[in-house]
Amino acid sequence: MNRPIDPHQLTQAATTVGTTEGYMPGWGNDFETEALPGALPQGMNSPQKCNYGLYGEQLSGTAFTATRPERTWCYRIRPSVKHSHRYEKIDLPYWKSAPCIDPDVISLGQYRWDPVAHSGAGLTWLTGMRTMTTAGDVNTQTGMASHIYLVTESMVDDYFFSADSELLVVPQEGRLRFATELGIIDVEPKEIAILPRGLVYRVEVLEGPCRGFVCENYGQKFELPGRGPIGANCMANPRDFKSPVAAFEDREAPSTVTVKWCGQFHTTKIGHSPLDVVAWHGNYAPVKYDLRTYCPVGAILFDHPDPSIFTVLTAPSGVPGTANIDFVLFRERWMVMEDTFRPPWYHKNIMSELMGNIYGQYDAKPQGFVPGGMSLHNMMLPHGPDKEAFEKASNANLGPDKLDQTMSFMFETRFPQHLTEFAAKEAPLQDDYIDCWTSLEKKFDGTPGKK
Ligand SMILES: O=C(O)Cc1cc(O)ccc1O
Ligand SMILES: [Fe+2]
Repeated sequence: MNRPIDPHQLTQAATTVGTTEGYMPGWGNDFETEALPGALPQGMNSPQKCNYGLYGEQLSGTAFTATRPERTWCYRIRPSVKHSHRYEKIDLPYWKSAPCIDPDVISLGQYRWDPVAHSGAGLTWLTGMRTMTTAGDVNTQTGMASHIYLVTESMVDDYFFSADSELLVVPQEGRLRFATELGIIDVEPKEIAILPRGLVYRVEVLEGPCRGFVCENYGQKFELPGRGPIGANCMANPRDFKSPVAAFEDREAPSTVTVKWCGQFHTTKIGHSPLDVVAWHGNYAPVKYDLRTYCPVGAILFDHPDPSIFTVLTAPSGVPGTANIDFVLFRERWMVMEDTFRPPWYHKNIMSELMGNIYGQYDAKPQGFVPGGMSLHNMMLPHGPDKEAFEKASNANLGPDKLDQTMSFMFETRFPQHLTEFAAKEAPLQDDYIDCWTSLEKKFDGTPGKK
C-alpha cells in the first residue's frame, strides 16, 4: 500500500530566494526556516515564551564542546519528551549491528551478490532493512553497517529514529520520501540522502517497489573531504547539497515511534505526529545530493590514481587520513591516459571495500556486477579486474574513451567487514565469483618485451 503524505496535512515553509523546490542549498550551512511567519525567534534561542505557543528544543549532533558544534534549534508544537511513554523492545531480526560475528559465517574472502529480489511481502523502511555487513562496534561509535533496503509500503503513523547512527541512503530503484522533523526529502536513483543521528522521520513510498543501499555510520558524521592540491572546485561542491525547508503536521492520531539504540529496537506509543517542528535554525539537518553534480577529477596524461580521488564524503575515524568510512563514486567520465592500463589495478588494501552498482557497467567487472548487486573485498584480500576486463584493457587502442552510463559506489572502511547470516545464507551470493580470476594465465616466459 503506497500512501504518500497528504499535502493538506502538512504546512511547509514558502519557497524563498535561495531555495529550490522546498530545499535550501549548501553543505553544513547554518540555515533558518519557518513554516509560519514569525515562528522563529530572532536574535536568541530561548525566549521566555515562543511565538504561537511553541516549545524550543535543541538537537545536538556533536558534543556541546566540539570545535565546531553541530546542532539545530527546533520550535515545535510539543517537546520530544511528550513522545516518550514507556519503551517496549521489539525484534527486527534482519537489521543487525556491530559487533555481529557469526562463527558459522566466513567473512575472509571476495564476495559478490546479485540484487536481492523483492519477495512480494509488504515491507517498510524498518521491516525491509537487510543488513549485509557490520564493522567496528556500535557501542563505541566506531565502524558501520551496510544494508540493502527493500521497501514496498509506506510507514503510516509510524516514525523512527536511530540514536546509533547517521544513515547514508543510496537509492537504486523506486522513489522514497523522508518526511522528517526538519522537513521533507524526496530521493530517487542517482541521488543520495543523509539522515542525521537522532532525527525522527517517516518513510513513504512515492513510486515502488524501492531498493537501495544504506551505509549506517556509527562514528563521526560524514563531511566533505579536504581537497588538498585539487583546490576549491570540482568533486562534490557544497552548494549542491540541499536541506529541506521547515514542514510540520498538527495531527492527533495513535502513532508509534521506533528507536534504534545500541543495536536494539524499542517502540513507544504516542497520540500525535512527532513531525511538529514549525521552525528551525542550525547546521544539523538532513540533506540530499544529486550524484550527477559530482565533478570527477582524474589522471589526464598517464596512470591510474587511487580511488580516493573520487571521494564524495568522508567520515573521520579520529586517525588523520584514515577514514571510518569513505563514500566513493565511480561515475561517467572520460578515460584519456596514454600507455596505461586504465581499469583499477590489482591490489590488496588495509581498508575493506564494499561496492554497489546503481546502474550500468563497472569497468573492472564488465559481467556479473549488475545494478542492484554488491561486492565485498575485505581487509587485505586481493582483487582487481576480471579476465575479460584485463584482456580488453591490455590490448585496447588508447584513444579518448568515454565510460558512459555507469554509476557504482564504494563504502570503504578502515575496519574489517563481517558478513551477516543473511548475506552468507539468504542473499543471492555468487558462489563462482572468485572464478572470474581463474583463467588469468601466466604470460611471463623470461623474454623481455610486452606480451
Ligand atoms: O576495487 C575496486 O574496484 C575499487 C577500486 C577502484 C580503483 O580505481 C582503484 C582501486 C580500487 O580499490
Ligand atoms: Fe579495490
